[in-house]
Amino acid sequence: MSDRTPLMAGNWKMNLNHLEAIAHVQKLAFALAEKDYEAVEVAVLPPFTDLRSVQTLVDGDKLKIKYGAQDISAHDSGAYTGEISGPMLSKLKCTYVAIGHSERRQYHAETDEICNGKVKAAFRNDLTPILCVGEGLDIRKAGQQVPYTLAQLDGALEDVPAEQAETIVIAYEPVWAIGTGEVATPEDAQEVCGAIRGRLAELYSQELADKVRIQYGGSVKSGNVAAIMAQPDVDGALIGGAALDADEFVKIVRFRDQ
Ligand SMILES: O=C[C@H](O)COP(=O)(O)O
Repeated sequence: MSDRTPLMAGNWKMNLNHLEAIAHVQKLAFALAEKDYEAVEVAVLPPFTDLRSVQTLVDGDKLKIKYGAQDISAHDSGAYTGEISGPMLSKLKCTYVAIGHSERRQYHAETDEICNGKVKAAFRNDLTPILCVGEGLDIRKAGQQVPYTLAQLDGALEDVPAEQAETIVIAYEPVWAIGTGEVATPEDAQEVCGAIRGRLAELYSQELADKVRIQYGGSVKSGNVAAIMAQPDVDGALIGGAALDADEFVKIVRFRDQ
């Protein structure tokens, strides 16, 4: 068992308006107990329009739930209509920002180079990136999931120094398992998460690689989370659909009880 604290992060995607966000976080806060926060770090990634409401609630009630955004601009300010900057997110006291989620890569043509700019913007603004990587079904069928995912990792980490990289979170999300109910087996998750840790050791050092938390994402639910978390290189989960149900999310946080 590593001494990395598991990170359970709920990616709400484009769901829950700011009023629903308040109700949802209140429900989580009511259900979660001190011992949950001691065992697991709990985070939510709401849409941008919810962040101020979540911040007000978390600050006002001194909640231990962390929060962050689902994307970030590579630029800190300027004429970039529709974008949200790192300084804006850190002003809202965000801890995390997801970068390179497969839905951003697919629908917004985000390349590894764009992800690299966003990773640097996050670090420049004291935000912790949750860098998402993972292969599509065609790559998986060709047995190329490890080299494909490691190439994404290499691209997104280019010129990122060790003192920053040691705090990053990597989310391995096989695209074919996202929102499909098709969960990767624990062995599938371990294969790629282990390879990611190995690459971090090559790029930086074993000591750094041992510090980095690597999440699995893709149809995680209370019923399958324990087996995935039992893998030595899986340090948490990035949860989509199941994170929209507060009771189910709390059960996932309590994966050791499942
Ligand atoms: O960011 C979360 C992932 O895309 C997983 O989503 P899912 O749990 O709905 O499969």
